[in-house]
Amino acid sequence: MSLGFKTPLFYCHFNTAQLGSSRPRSQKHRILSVEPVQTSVFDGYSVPRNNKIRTDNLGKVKLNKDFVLRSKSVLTVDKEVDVDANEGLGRKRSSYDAIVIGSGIGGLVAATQLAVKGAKVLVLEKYVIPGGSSGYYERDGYTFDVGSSVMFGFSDKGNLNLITRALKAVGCEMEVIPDPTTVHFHLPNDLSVQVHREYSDFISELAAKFPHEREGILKFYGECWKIFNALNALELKSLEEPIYLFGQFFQKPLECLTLAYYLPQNAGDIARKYMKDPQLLSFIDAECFIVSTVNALQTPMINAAMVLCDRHFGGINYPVGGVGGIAKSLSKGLVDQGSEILYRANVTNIILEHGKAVGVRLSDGRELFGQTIISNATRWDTFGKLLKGETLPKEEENFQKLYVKAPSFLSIHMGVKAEVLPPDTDCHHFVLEDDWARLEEPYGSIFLSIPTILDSSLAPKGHHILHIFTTSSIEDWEGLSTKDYEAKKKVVADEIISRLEKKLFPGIRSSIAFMEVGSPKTHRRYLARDKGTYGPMPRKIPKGLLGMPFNTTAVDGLYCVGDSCFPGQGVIAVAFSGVMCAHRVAADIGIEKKSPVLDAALLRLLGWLRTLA
Ligand SMILES: NC(=O)c1ccc[n+]([C@@H]2O[C@H](COP(=O)([O-])OP(=O)(O)OC[C@H]3O[C@@H](n4cnc5c(N)ncnc54)[C@H](O)[C@@H]3O)[C@@H](O)[C@H]2O)c1
Ligand SMILES: CC(C)=CCC/C(C)=C/C=C/C(C)=C/C=C/C(C)=C/C=C/C=C(C)/C=C/C=C(C)/C=C/C=C(\C)CCC=C(C)C
Repeated sequence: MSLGFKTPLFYCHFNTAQLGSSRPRSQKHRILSVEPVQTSVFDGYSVPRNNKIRTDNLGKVKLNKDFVLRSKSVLTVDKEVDVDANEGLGRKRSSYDAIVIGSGIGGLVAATQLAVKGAKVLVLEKYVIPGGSSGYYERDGYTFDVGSSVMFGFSDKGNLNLITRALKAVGCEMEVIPDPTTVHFHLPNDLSVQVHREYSDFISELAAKFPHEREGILKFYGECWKIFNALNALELKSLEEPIYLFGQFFQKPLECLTLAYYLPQNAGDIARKYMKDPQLLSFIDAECFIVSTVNALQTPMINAAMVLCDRHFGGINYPVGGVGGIAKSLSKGLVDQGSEILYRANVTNIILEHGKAVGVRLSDGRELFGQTIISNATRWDTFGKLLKGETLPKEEENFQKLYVKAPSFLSIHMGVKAEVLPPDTDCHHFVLEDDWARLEEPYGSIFLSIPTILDSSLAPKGHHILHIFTTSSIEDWEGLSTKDYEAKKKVVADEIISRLEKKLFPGIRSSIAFMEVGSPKTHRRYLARDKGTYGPMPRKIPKGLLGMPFNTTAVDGLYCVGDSCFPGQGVIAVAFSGVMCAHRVAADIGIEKKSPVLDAALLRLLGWLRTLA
């Protein structure tokens, strides 16, 4: 069927067979565009923004799903645009301004930020709910967080509360419960350190354990505050967008120079400037390890500063009802903005045309087209699987030279009788019993969160949730029969529980009411992450954040978002990556300011900077 209409002022003709996923044949179209303030998409068809049609009364012009202009008479045409269906094919058949592959926090933040700017976005999620590693699952009356329950960036203060801001952008707000202790460390030589919410309490506790290093401790964490304050002073947008970046340099030169100075530095080197005690330096390693899965010498200083200060500035706050609520709220917000999310939508290919990403193919054969494609899958998955058969771009080769996949996790989700936990038990624990050398080894350190300490509604009455996890590589779990695989999960989980029983909670084993063990294969299966990886980690000592790629890729129209983009792993980190990505994409599709000349210069500069990493 063909819908067409003519007014004395303009002509518009669409063939409905060309809508949605169907591919247009080569033929002439006349495409209308309206001012960006109205819409960037002609109900499913993206239009070149440089060919604007003026309207007398923008507010009244509406295009409905059937491409019928309700207020035809108020339109006046500047010029008609004649577009051949063979050139820029993807763009013309694009149903969306952006298609986002994956609904992790990175993908959802990119999608919602674009949607509030007026873009029409489609998120495709392989699983049945949103969130990826920040998702949830329910069993026997328990609501488990899939991954970490430690939420940075979730306060009502400053500029770095990126989770709060992302939710607010789409009109959502979540009730949170302040966590009085970010983490309780249980370390070799019976070193026990609680990271209190109050900075001065934390410093007093640490300095009491290392009185001879009091000054060094103050200097190291003081340097972290310098960076945090600089970050907190900036408006955070895409570092790949020159108008913004140069604008920030102009408005906040000191802060930007501070950040530029620390960009290539790592936390371990700075710690060593001020501290000598090997045990204290190992403590700093543990501080970094829990957020980067590597020691301090390999942890970018900007990232370390960000987390070591945010936990005291805005504090760690837990969302009532569980971490999964964040992704649920963002997805709802996305739909409220007129964009879409599709579950059980497994993207198997990114479709390229003349080297440009124009669409995606799903495992059920459907094809969907967008003006831009944003992948929230890891860069390894994006370039290794979704673009299989294409030559790996030089930029990605470099990324893979600098970064390897961090191991995955073995996770134990447990329900226990409440009385087994001593009163005043902290919510989050990190356990490394005897040997500092085991910090980064598989199964060496144990992470433990008990979110029901903060929100008892997550478990049946009289019970607590224990989420225990430890690093583990997929290679350990492959090639086993189902029986051996299940047996191995039991043996490894038993061992971890025994260690916790010995170190923290005597009697815990006999209080277990529910238990489920996930291996790296579980992470790979449910999160669609290559080898179930937790994210990228540097192959050797990195130059801080210098080598970390941003959101644009060597493939025109394809962007990456999530933890294999600057600044790396972490919910708040991927939220920032989402904000940056949305800004860059918005500039490229014409809903934010852009300067092609400056763009080219900045991209060259950033490319050159990365070669120094
Ligand atoms: N493991 C943890 O302890 C934990 C917990 C919470 C958050 N985090 C942080 O979250 C970060 C990851 O966040 P993120 O936003 O980068 O991504 P993510 O891995 O959390 O989410 C990616 C999403 O994309 C989907 N996906 C992947 N490939 C797909 C495909 N081909 N088709 C359709 N959907 C596909 C996955 O199903 C998943 O929902 C990690 O670095 C970590 O720091 C970790
Ligand atoms: C030239 C250029 C480019 C530039 C110039 C200069 C400048 C301006 C710069 C700027 C920069 C920026 C802005 C940056 C930013 C950054 C950021 C934001 C960052 C962030 C980060 C974050 C992170 C890393 C985070 C992380 C976290 C995590 C990982 C977490 C985790 C957790 C867990 C696991 C938990 C634990 C548990 C237990 C213990 C139980």
